[in-house]
Amino acid sequence: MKTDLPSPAAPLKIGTRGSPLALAQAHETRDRLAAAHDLAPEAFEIVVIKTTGDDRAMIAADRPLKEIGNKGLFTKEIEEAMLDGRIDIAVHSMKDMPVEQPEGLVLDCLLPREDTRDAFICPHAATIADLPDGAVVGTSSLRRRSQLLHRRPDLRVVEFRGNLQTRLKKLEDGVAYATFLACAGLSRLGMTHVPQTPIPPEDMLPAVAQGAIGIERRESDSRVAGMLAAIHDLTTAQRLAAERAFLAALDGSCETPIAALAELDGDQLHLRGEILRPDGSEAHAGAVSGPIVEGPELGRALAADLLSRAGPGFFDWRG
Ligand SMILES: NCc1[nH]cc(CCC(=O)O)c1CC(=O)O
Repeated sequence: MKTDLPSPAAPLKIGTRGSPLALAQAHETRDRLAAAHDLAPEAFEIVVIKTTGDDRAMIAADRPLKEIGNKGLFTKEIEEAMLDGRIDIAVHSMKDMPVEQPEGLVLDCLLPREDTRDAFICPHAATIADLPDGAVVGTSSLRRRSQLLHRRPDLRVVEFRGNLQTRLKKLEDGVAYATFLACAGLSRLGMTHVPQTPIPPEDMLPAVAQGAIGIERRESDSRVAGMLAAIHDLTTAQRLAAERAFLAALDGSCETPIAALAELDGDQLHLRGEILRPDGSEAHAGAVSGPIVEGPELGRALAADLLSRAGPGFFDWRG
C-alpha cells in the first residue's frame, strides 16, 4: 500500500455545505477519487460546514441575496476551514464561485460537466411562451429574472429562495405559477419525477459554469494536487476558462445578469454570451469562435464586444 494515500485511519477530509445538492456533489467527488485511486469510501470523511449563506436565522427569506452581499457568502467558512487544515478539499458548484480564490487556495480540478441547461418547472404550462398574461414566476436568480422579463415583460417575478426541495414545495403551495432550476441539480439529486422541460440555450443562455463541479485545495498541498489530477476533466476546464474569462471581464461577482456557454467542436471553441439590465429592458448577446487554447482571449473579446454595443451607462444601475 502506498503510504501517501489517505486511509480510514487518516482520511482525506472533504468539506461541503449541508444542502442535499452539495452533499450529492461531495459524494460524487469521493466516489470518483476512491475509484481513481482504488480506495475504500472509509478513506474519506465528508465534513459539513455551515456557511453564512446557510444561516436562515440571519437572512430574511424574502430578501434577495444580492442585497445581503453575496460575495463569499457560501464559501468563506469553507475556505477558512481549508486554510486551517480542518478539511483538505472543498467541493463547489462552479457557477456559485467568484472568479478569483483567496491567497493560498486554488480551484484547478473540475469534474465532467453535467447538462448545462435550465429547466422550466411548471405544473400548468409546458413552455415560457405558454405562461398566461401576468403570471407569477419565482426565482432568486438575477440572470433568469432578467432573461424572462426581457422576453415577457408582462410576467411578475417574485423572490424564490431556499434549496431545491423548498422551492418545489413553494410551487406546490401555489406561491408561484412556475420556476426554473438547473437541469444539473435535478439530475444529481435523481429528481427525474419532477415534471421539467429543459430550455434550449437559444431561449435561455445558462449561467457561467452551470453544471460544473469544482474542487478547491490548498496551493501548497502537492499530495492532494496529485490525487485530484486523476479525476480532472480537461474539456470542462477548457469551456470554463472561456466562460470565466468572459465573466471576469464584466463583473467577478454574481450581482449582474450575465450568461455564457462555451462548446467545443474539434479544436475549436464556440462561446455565446449575454448581458442584461436587471429589469430586462435591454439585452446584448453575441458569439465568438476560435482555437480552444485561446478560450480566455475569446471570453475577453466577447465581453469587450458586448460592452461596446451596450454603450456607456449600461451598468449604471450597479452603483
Ligand atoms: N445558485 C444555486 C445553484 N448552484 C448550482 C446549482 C445547480 C447545479 C449546477 O448548476 O451546477 C444551483 C441551483 C439551481 O440553479 O437550480
